[in-house]
Amino acid sequence: MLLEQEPRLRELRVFDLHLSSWLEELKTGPVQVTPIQGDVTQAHQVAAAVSGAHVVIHTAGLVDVFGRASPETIYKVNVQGTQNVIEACVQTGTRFLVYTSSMEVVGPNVKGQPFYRGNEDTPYEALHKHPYPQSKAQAERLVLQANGRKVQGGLPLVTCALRPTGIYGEGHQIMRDFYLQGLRLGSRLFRAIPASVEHGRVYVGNVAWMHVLVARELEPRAELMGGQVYFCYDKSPYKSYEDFNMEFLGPCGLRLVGTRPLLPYWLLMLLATLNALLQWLLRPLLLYAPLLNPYTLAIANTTFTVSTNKAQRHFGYEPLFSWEDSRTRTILWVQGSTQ
Ligand SMILES: NC(=O)c1ccc[n+]([C@@H]2O[C@H](COP(=O)([O-])OP(=O)(O)OC[C@H]3O[C@@H](n4cnc5c(N)ncnc54)[C@H](O)[C@@H]3O)[C@@H](O)[C@H]2O)c1
Ligand SMILES: CC(C)[C@@H](O)CC[C@@H](C)[C@H]1CC[C@H]2[C@@H]3[C@H](O)C=C4C[C@@H](O)CC[C@]4(C)[C@H]3CC[C@]12C
Repeated sequence: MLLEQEPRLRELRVFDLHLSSWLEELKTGPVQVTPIQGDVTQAHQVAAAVSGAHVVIHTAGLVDVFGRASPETIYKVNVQGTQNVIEACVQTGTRFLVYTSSMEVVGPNVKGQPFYRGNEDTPYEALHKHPYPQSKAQAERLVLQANGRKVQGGLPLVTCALRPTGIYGEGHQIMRDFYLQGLRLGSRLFRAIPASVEHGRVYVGNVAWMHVLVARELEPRAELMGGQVYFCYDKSPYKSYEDFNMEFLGPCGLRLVGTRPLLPYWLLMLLATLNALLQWLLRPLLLYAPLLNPYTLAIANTTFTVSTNKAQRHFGYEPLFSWEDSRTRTILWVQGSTQ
């Protein structure tokens, strides 16, 4: 999207632990595209990649709520890695840093309190026990605290954090997993979450667009935007996690069985807890990491939606993709993802 939407772009460096093969296809245009294979936990690699950059968009992260990685690894990547990016900007003189934070920095919290169509200023007790939201909250704090630090050359660092809600769209592996699970169950999925639980979702293209806009506007609007957080939002409808997924899985031939959860919450929590116990017991032998665990069940069962226009007010954000377009693109991706 940077290549399509940023006319002043001269070089795009992509620093990642795992470089995707499609990056090679981006090299055909006038802008220099420089893939750099590296680890954000290695400060020297980050500094080398950042050196000379005008803006850094730091979106690398270990997104794990399924117990695949240890809490230490999650911390190392998400917190230490972010600290490395900040120090690299300071040491090499890069003045503008955009960080991909997350709704989970706010909630749902450990008390399962709903966050109903809240905004960046809504009071909410952001208490977390899980390593992932804890790491995102710590990383976001580091980024915002770094705003105003003097970088090499004596000018101030300007930072900003974006908080996407549940991202959907092309490349959403969880959506693909649900689709494959439904196919295995005779083109059916069974409702586990009440339809009344609203979950915020945002299309990946609009998340990317907000990042491009912030990267562009952070310099001219440094006074206003520096040290700020912005929820990523668009016109995606407020629905339960499962009903929202059915917007895409329905047209792909699946149906959601049940107008209310087929199993009571206590039984689902028992099954989730058994999954967590099994994961612990099997860990020395193999990785067992199902979607259902006590944390994911609690998150799925807690309303968390945003209603805000701060990004529009501060830097003129309007979604680049309509709901209809986002939906069509996601359906096409799901349909193509199993071929
Ligand atoms: N998926 C969501 O619903 C969602 C919602 C809100 C925020 N986010 C945030 O968006 C960002 C991108 O997440 P995603 O959902 O696209 O997940 P993803 O796993 O697709 O992307 C994460 C990227 O980070 C890279 N990475 C991981 N460890 C690294 C390391 N040690 N060094 C360098 N690169 C490393 C991965 O290779 C991958 O390309 C993350 O910071 C995540 O916390 C995601
Ligand atoms: C097994 C059922 C109970 C099923 O409905 C569980 C769904 C569960 C896997 C997802 C429900 C909510 C998702 C999270 C939410 O969209 C926001 C997130 C923040 C982001 O930073 C990372 C991803 C995630 C934690 C996302 C993960 C999957 C869910 C927990």
